[in-house]
Amino acid sequence: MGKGGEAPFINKKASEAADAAATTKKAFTLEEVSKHRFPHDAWVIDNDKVYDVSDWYEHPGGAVIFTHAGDDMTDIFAAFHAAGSRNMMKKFYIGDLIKESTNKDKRQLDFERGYRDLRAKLMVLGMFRSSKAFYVYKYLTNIGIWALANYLVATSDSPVVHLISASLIALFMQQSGWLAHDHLHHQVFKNRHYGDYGGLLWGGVAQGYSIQWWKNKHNGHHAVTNLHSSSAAAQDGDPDIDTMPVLAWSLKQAQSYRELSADGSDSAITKFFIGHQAILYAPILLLARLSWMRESFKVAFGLGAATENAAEEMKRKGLQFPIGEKVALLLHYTWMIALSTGFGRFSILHSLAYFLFGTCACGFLLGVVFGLGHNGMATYDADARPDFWKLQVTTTRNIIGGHGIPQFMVDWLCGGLQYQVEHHLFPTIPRHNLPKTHEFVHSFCKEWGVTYHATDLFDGTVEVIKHLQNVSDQFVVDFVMDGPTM
Ligand code: HEM
Repeated sequence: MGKGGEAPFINKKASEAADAAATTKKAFTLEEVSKHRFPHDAWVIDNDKVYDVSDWYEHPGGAVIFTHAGDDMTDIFAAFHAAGSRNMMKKFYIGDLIKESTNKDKRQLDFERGYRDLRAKLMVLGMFRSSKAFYVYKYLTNIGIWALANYLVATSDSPVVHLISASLIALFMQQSGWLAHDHLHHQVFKNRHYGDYGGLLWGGVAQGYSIQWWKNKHNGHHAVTNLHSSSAAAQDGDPDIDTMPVLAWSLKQAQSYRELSADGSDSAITKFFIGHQAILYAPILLLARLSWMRESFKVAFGLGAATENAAEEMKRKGLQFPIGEKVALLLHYTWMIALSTGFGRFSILHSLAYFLFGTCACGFLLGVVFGLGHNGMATYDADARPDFWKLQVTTTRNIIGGHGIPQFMVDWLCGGLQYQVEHHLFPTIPRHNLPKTHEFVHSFCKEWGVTYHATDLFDGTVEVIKHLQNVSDQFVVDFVMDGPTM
């Protein structure tokens, strides 16, 4: 067993408990299963079988497993895992689900069978196989951008040329982000170790991100897209919309910090940020990469983790690549400092300006694409999430060419995430196969009456900002009405 492939070891307590339960096999209702929704008491359902994964922080995919505690994981399991992972499940098996207890009608059962059949069809059609030529082309063009940016700084003393170089660095890091994304979703290589090494190169060295930090956050986002946690203790919310107190994606979320104050009121910070979030959105995106760098550094050097669950996972099983993560970040910062200082020639102010321009522009370019993917689309309470297909399609927006921006530019800029819907349904399909996959997904949604949304970069951004304004307006009206009477 090895890193990134199979589990290094199984949690003894959970495994023993599961073994004991398996000898007295039982049948459970959905209601019974749903009571086991916490990391220390976590049951999951796969294809009508029930598994006890309580406390299994050693799961190779990490604490993301607990996003589905007390729930059906059939489709998210299929979305994330290599075929062999299923063999490991039997150790956790404790009984069967009483199918009737789910109260699903025939149409729902046919719908679920339909999208599972579609997945099998896409496999047969070879959609999950990557084109190595495509990735060689992406590697080479990205290295070309990197080389040009370095060359410009090394050979010119013109501030205008340095600005062009910093813009190229922003593009290089943004494109590296998409390459890391492809590798860490195991789109490029069947062998998951190679995917992880690709992630260390493009995510760690080129981008300055910790791949463990990224996996925790991003896989969690895929598992529970646009869901608000059901409670502070449950681990069933989307980390990507956990943006309070600076941005809120629903009125409920805007008000969620009230429980943190003794008198249930909104803090001045919350009032300021949420009250002005439509205007603050762009400046916040500019700063996003600084926050991601900080979180990555903390994870790679054992200085903290983003969530309680991630911290517990770190304590129990440590980093997947304890040396690789550190070496990758050290290489990134050594190169970034050398370049930003003009290889020793720039003044401190000039160096800072170069670094901040590249960093902020990269964060903005990544953040705009993330925002377009999901922000302003449906959000759900974790307790009331729909089935996997409807959750992914209704919370997600595709981007197409328009307003003078041609499709090929959208494709290049968004790195595959212009087909965000298809990517969320099938995260291991390589990006070059997503246009074909889109045809199948779109007609399946049409057949079953599932709303499918695609818009261009301009209209999509307007939608996101209007949504923020809408939440902001509701929030302001609400706190003015709830405020102290004079
Ligand atoms: C009994 C239940 C489960 C078992 C036995 C299991 C087992 C495994 C194994 C063996 C791997 C490593 C090989 C591979 O990548 O396919 C893995 C990885 C992974 N699992 Fe699970 N898993 C379970 C449930 C889940 C659930 C419910 C989720 C998500 C909600 C999940 C998310 C992931 C992810 C994202 C990875 C890939 C991590 C990476 O790329 O390093 N797993 N799991």
